Amino acid sequence: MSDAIRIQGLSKTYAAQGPAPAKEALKGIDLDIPAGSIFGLLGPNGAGKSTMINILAGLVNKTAGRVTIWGFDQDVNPRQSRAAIGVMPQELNMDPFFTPRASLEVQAGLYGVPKAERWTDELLALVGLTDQANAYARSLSGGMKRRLLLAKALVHRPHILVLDEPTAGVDITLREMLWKNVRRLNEQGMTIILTTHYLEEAEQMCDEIAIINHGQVVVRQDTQTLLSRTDGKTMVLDTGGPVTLPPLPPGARSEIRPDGRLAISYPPSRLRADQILDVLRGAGVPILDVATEQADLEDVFVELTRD
Ligand SMILES: Nc1ncnc2c1ncn2[C@@H]1O[C@H](COP(=O)(O)OP(=O)(O)OP(=O)(O)O)[C@@H](O)[C@H]1O
Repeated sequence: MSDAIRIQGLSKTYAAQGPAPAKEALKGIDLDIPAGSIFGLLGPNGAGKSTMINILAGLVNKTAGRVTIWGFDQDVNPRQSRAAIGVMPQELNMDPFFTPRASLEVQAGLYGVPKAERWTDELLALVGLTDQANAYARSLSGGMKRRLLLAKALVHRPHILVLDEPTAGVDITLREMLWKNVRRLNEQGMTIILTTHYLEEAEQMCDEIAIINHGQVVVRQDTQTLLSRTDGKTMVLDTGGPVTLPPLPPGARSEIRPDGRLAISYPPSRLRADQILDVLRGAGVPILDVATEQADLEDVFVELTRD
């Protein structure tokens, strides 16, 4: 198995509703997600990420295209393809009267997991809810509810785990705990697909990233290659106070940071740091300290999704 998911020519148009016109949310997406990877699906609001995840999860019907999950064509083998994937949704939708243990048992029942194959206690321990196993869901904190959603996504031991904005509005302790769990599951062979607004998180966690915009894949690359795409570096200088700048070499741009430091951005493929420093020194600009900043995923993202 090389691809956990294959998506070919996937389109989705939501029908017009009253005064709202029809909306083409996905416009012929082709995307392969390798088995065993942690794959980031990024895009601005409204790009079509949730639509795509909901189609993978079997919650939204596609308009056209082919989706193969763990080797099973969604249209030919809907049951097997659904069994291969677990989704941790964005919204905290849960029955307030179920305890975490009951929720997991009900979910396992929905997936037809036989009693002998259930791993409810292990799951509760995995997400740190052993002590709350028999508490009503309505008494759980927001963070505990999220952890329960993760456990629910795992009841049927899926090969692929989809996390839709798992850390939105989540505190740092829970975020770290979630990532520790996700990494461990990945090390055990689970393919992870993740959408997040925290680009730093995607940069740290994901082996490969696809960025979608307006229902199309604008780039799909391994994270390191993606990061090296942006030909941008920034030199940040402490000049000890306001200075008059000489004309900089072509390609370099200057800006004063709120802390008073001088930031000069430049394309390292065309300009070397010492060329800029020479110009500054030649004009008598004092340089008390220098730091350099590499472009990060945020820069790449902004560049690729700029309209
Ligand atoms: N049920 C629906 N009916 C009509 N239009 C919809 C529906 N769901 C989503 N859309 C539209 O489809 C487009 C893609 O939405 P989608 O929720 O997939 O984007 P997204 O990338 O997940 O955004 P976000 O990060 O804000 O969740 C948007 O323009 C949205 O308004």
